[in-house]
Amino acid sequence: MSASGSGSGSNAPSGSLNSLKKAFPSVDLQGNDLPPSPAPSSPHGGRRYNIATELVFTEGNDQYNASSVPIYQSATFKQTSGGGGGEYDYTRSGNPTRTHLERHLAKIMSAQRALVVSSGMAALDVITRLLRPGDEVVAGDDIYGGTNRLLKYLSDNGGIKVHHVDTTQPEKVTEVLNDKTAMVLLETPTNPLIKIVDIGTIASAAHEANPSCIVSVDNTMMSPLLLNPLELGADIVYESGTKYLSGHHDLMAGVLAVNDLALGERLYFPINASGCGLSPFDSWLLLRGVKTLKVRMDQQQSNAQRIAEFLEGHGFKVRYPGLRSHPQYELHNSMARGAGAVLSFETGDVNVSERIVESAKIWAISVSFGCVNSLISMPCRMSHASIDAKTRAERALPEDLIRLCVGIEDVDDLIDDLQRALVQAGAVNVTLDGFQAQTQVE
Ligand SMILES: Cc1ncc(COP(=O)(O)O)c(C=O)c1O
Ligand SMILES: N[C@@H](CCSC[C@H](N)C(=O)O)C(=O)O
Repeated sequence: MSASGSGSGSNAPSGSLNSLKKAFPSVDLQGNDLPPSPAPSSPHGGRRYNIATELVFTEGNDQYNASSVPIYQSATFKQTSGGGGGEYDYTRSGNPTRTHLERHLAKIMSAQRALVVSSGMAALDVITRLLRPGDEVVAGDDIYGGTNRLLKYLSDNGGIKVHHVDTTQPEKVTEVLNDKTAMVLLETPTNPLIKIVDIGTIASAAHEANPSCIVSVDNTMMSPLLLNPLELGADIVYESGTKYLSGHHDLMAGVLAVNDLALGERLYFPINASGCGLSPFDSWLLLRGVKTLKVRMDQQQSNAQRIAEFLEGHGFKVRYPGLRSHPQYELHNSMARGAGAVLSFETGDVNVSERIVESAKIWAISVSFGCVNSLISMPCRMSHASIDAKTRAERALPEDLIRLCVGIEDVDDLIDDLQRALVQAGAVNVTLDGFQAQTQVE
């Protein structure tokens, strides 16, 4: 990465310790020998350390050796000649802060190339630009509402046939695969029913049915810390950087990653052509956020496990892959390194669910997940409201479903607040021994 037209390094007084270190990088500022520094990163960064280290370890080469990567808040870059010649020319096409983030993410996602765009939906939009009229797409029947909306738009207006099937059963996917299947879109765990999808089995079947079929996995619910779909046979992994990667709900972002560099170029084209690349400031914010991914996720996950056990212990049917009762517990753990921090449960009564959501105090009534704050929501009325009621019913999405997105707060406070909300909403019978779910859901 270079800062064009900045007269790099020219302000360092000649003969200073800094210029000595620049001239002889193997000596420290006192002139002592240093151990050889690690080889420079490969284009995709190539992982050298454990993930907790890699998340915070970034290598920049700005002229002042800034510890925090500079925000190159510039639309244009001066060129070295009338014929161009600069590494960057225009931020829609490329920006040093964005490049730094992309290289960092490629390393963390074990990918040859990562690209960052303005939202998770923009990432999916970029992927769907690979499709042509007449193509067929296979997607799940439990997926994020926005994904469903974009696929419906393509099906209604773009000449694309979309098959929504139960992707937890690979044979249901195989039934609709054919030589027109240009793309399979998977989400695991699914949002909001937390179902698990066997990425490897489906990717093999899709590639067998059509070798040029592109298998894309939405990894938003897991993040690269917990799951690497590219290692399981996916061609593209994408996720909403708005969630775990940034972690503070202070930005919108989307990330795409591939191992096939030619495919990476095909994805870069619409980003440059349409201008949905992530802004320099949001790139910087995302780079800052991702450094704490492991500490946040560790705390969120351990809180989520306690909360899932608390609810299950009181008779609720809880959907969380950290619970042994999850029907796909084994499958999830064969693919992933953790259960994440999103869980959902039913109460049996939509009004009771509404009262619980409205009685909680620490749990903010909000869409989204992966943030340091805990959130509570009713998917059918919020994140999945764009799926019409008839389709929701056909896909057995329960109207009373409550989704909890667990943050990093003190878990006892979270449980106390939830318990109070359950009692206040009349969702539980309070007994001398504790309390029990009022409505048992099978
Ligand atoms: C699973 C999943 N994928 C993609 C998205 C889209 O991300 P964004 O909101 O950043 O566009 C979301 C949420 O919005 C989501 O829950
Ligand atoms: N009004 C928004 C809803 C965004 S939902 C965000 C997130 N993916 C979640 O699951 O909570 C929309 O219509 O997209």
